[in-house]
Order: sequence, then structure tokens, then C-alpha cells
Amino acid sequence: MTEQMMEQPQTLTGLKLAGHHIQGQEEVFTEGAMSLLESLCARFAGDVDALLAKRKERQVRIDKGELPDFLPETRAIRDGKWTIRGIPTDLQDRRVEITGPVDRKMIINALNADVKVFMADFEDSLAPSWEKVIQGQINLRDAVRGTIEYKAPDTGKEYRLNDNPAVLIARVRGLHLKEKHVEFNGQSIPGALFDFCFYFYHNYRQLLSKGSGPYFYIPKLESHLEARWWAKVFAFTEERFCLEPGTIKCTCLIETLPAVFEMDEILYELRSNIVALNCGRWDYIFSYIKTLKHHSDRVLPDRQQVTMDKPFLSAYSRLLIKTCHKRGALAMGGMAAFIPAKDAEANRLVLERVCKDKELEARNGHDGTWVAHPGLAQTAMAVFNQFIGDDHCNQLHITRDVDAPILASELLAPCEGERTEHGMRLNIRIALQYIEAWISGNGCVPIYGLMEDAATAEISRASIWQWIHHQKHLSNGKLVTKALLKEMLVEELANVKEEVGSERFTHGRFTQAAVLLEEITTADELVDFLTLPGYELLTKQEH
Ligand SMILES: CC(=O)SCCNC(=O)CCNC(=O)[C@H](O)C(C)(C)COP(=O)(O)OP(=O)(O)OC[C@H]1O[C@@H](n2cnc3c(N)ncnc32)[C@H](O)[C@@H]1OP(=O)(O)O
Ligand SMILES: O=CC(=O)O
Ligand SMILES: [Mg+2]
Repeated sequence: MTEQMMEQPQTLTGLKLAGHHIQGQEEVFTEGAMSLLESLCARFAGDVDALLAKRKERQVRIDKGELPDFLPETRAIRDGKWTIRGIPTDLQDRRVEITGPVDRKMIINALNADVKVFMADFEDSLAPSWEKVIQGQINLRDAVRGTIEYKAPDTGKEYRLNDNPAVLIARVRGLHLKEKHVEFNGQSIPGALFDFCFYFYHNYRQLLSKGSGPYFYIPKLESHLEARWWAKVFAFTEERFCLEPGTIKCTCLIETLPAVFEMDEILYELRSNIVALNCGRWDYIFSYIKTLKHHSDRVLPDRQQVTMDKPFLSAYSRLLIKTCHKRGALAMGGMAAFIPAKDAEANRLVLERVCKDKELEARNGHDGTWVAHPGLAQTAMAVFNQFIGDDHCNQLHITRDVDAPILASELLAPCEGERTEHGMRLNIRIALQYIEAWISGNGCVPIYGLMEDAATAEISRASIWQWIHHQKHLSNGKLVTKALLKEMLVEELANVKEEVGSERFTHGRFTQAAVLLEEITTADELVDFLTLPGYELLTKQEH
């Protein structure tokens, strides 16, 4: 059957658009694209709930005292000799990747930045309002065709692509997030399938014709069974469009504690399509808190003290590199959350810190890294250039074979450090401001000189919950209780009002953010993801 025959209009019996009309949506919801979405939902949406249920089953065991470990039943995969299928030419050199949400100006700036790859983000840095997820698809379609343009309404500045834009990779939503504006057989569909379907459908031909391809970042995997689900989605799509197996390429973030014990297995399940793993450090730290939430000996200190040189994070980075390179896959580093400062001296310190962070990654053997802002690209590039040298375009040759095996106990090692009143108050102010931004439709914001997104904010709010839950004492002797949190929340809300100004405060959604923050930090059980209740508030205000 030819592709055209397969793309004949089909009766879209099960699929229903439940969102309000967004300008330009007809360009996204074409007959062919909707037909693909319906097929994907029919085959794969139902399995997502079963995969999410498996996460819960494992968590129940861990809550009872079990610790995550390498799986006995997949030992043969870990011990076996095999490699991934291969890495396309334009993904061999990924020494610096910029990331950012799928806003029009941001996309153009990111593709023009002095980087190898742009990860266009429907995930941690995007609050997925109906408008943003549709507009993001339109923006990426125009970017792939090279026609994307933007004129800033305030300055009149015009934006268009340079001659040699970065390679594009789209990051789709995690499996836990539904897209409530589209229903299949009466149920909201997985946001991941929505993002995958439309980005693939509207762009694969143009990408392949330019010598690139449909490339994806897959976030927040928790097991190799979830990777197997993605492998089936990719294989089905390739077959439907008569593409060679392995045409779709993906990079999986290893950003949950359970997944770090299944890296070989994830690579194996996806071996036709995968090219790299990535250390998504912020979600990983959040996942460490969440997974071990009932283990009183593994409560984290102030967020600022949990840096990549801490033993449990160093073990994670080194094991990821060793695992990837053994299988021929790239081992990407993660995000230093710094962003440039306006003041020259402050900016010098920012660049110094970024440089130190990137040196640690490059020295460990990572093949590349992430930056949150174009102003950091040169610094990261200089570090990786120095470590990669002139004879290579990555560090695949660093095998870490002589390293002692990295043990489960190292990955789970408690993290030393203080829990301070300053740290707790900072967590409250960061979480407040981030939640306010997210429920107002902005998924990534600068707060106190750092990039804050869904992953970094999760650490702040989950830490507060964990300190309350385990009745920790702060370094000044204060016992962390629900009452203390409530007292501090009132004070910090007032401080935030002073910081942002009463005009911004009154027109913002800070009170709603405070209510949500109080709810999720004082709940008996840790809420799985901040973005789940956040999505209800985000979408409630849509017309
Ligand atoms: C844990 C994780 O998942 S990390 C990955 C997800 N997070 C991200 O991707 C963060 C991406 N970064 C950002 O969103 C932004 O850098 C922010 C929100 C933190 C700060 O943005 P701003 O406040 O606009 O920064 P600033 O004013 O310094 O920007 C200066 C210019 O750089 C551009 N810029 C800033 N960050 C980016 C970026 N990531 N990509 C492209 N352009 C960018 C701005 O658009 C602006 O352009 P202009 O001069 O043409 O107007
Ligand atoms: O997605 C990246 C992370 O650090 O989380
Ligand atoms: Mg993440």
C-alpha cells in the first residue's frame, strides 16, 4: 500500500476535539493528521493507564521499605553484547543543545543560537494550554520549512532564521499528562501522543528531505516497559508511512530514580530508534525525593546544596555515560539552571559557575550538554570543545571500562547537607512564583537569577512536603510542621507581593498559587506531579 492510500480520509469515529477554536488550528488538525492520531490512540492510548498503574504498584513496594534495584529478570540484557542501530550524521555532534518552550520568537532565537541542537519543548518549560500546544505545532512546522518569522509588537524587531540553523528535536509531554481538549472514545488522550503525532505528521517529509529526520526527546520514563511502548509507537508510525525502521530517532531523558536502574533495558527496547540518553538532573532530584518519600534516612537538604558533585548524582552521571557508550549511544549532560545576569560582575560569576558545571560533565565523559539561554552557549561550547578535541565530534570513545562497577547503594546514597530556614522560605517563594506563572500559561520563568521550570519547582514543593512529613528540624532548631509552613506561606506571599509590586500581584494569580501550594505541601500523600492540579487551574480559565 502506498502512503497516499493509507492516508485516505477515515471515519474519525472515536476522536473528538473538545477545545475551543484556536486560530490556525485547521492547519494542524488536517484529515491525514487526525487519521494518524486516531490510529495511535486506538492502538496505544489504552496501554498508558496500565503503565501508569505499574508505576503505582512499584511505589507501594518502595513506600513499604523496598529500595529500587537493578532487575534480576533483565540481567541477560545488561550482560549481553549489543549496540543501538546507529546515530544519523546530524546527531553525531551534540556538544551544546539549547532548550526552550515552543514560542515563536524563542524558536527563532534558539535555532539561530551558537549551538548544535535546539530542543523544542512541549514539556518542563511549557504550560500546555490548548492555545500553546496548537500554536507550538504551527511554529515548529514553519521552523522546519524555514519560513518562520516574528515581529516583536513592543520593539518592532523582526526575527527570521539564519542560513545554518541548529538541528531540531521536539520534546513531547510525559505519559502522566493528558490532553483534555481531545477525546478518544470519551477519554482525554495522552498529551504525549498529541505532541508526537502532529510534530511527526507535519514535518517528517521536510526533515528527511533536508538530511535530518523526525527527532524526539522522551521525558520522565520510569521503566523499560514504557520504552517498549514508545518503540511500538515508532514502529507503527514508520510502517504506516512506509519509512525504513529506525527513521524516527529519540533521546530518552533518564530523570527518574526507577529509570536509572533500567538504562540498558531502555536502550535495548528502543535500540532501532534511540541515539542517546540524557541526564535530566532536575526531575531526577525530584524523583529521588518522590520515590524515597517514605524513607526517613534519605530526606534531601536545601535545594542549593544538591549539586552534581554530590555522590548520588555523580554516580548517576557516570553510570549513564558508561551504559550509553557501551551501547554506542551518546550520553548527554543536563541543565545548569543559571541564566545571564544584567550586571557584569554578577554575569562573570554566572559564567564561572556554568563553566565549572560543564567541566564536570565533560570530564565525566558526557558528549554534550544543555543551556537554558543563548548567552551561555559560548561558555558551554568552549568547555566541550576543549574536552572533545579536534579529532572527534563526541566522547563515545570514553568507555569508563576501568571504573569500579557503580552500585545501587551509590545511586541511592543519602545526600548530606543542611536544611535551613532560608532554604525553606526560598522554596516557598520559588514554588509560589512558579505555580503562579504556570497556571497563568507561562511554563518557564527567571526567578532570583535562575531558570525555573516544572522540574526545578517540583523539587522546591516536594522538599517542603518531605520535611513536614518527616518532621525535620531546620538548622536553627525549628521543627518543620504544617503550622510552620502555613505561617511562613503568609509571610512569603507578602514578601513576593513586595518583590513583584502590587500591580503585578493584584493582576496575577498569586492567591490561587498559594492555595495550591498549601494543599500540596500539607497533603497526607505527596501529589505525583505539580502539573496535574496545575493543569486543572490552567485550563479552567480558558474560554
Ligand atoms: C529542567 C529542564 O527541563 S531544562 C529545559 C527546560 N527549560 C528551558 O528550556 C528553559 C529555557 N529558557 C527560558 O525559557 C528563558 O531563558 C528564561 C525564561 C529562563 C529567561 O528568558 P528571558 O527572561 O526572556 O531572558 P532574557 O531577557 O535574558 O532574554 C534575552 C534574549 O534571549 C532570548 N532567549 C532567552 N532564553 C532563550 C532560549 N532558551 N532559547 C532561545 N532564546 C532565548 C530571549 O528570547 C531574548 O531575545 P530578544 O533579545 O530577541 O528579545
Ligand atoms: O528535563 C530535564 C530535567 O532536568 O528535568
Ligand atoms: Mg525534566
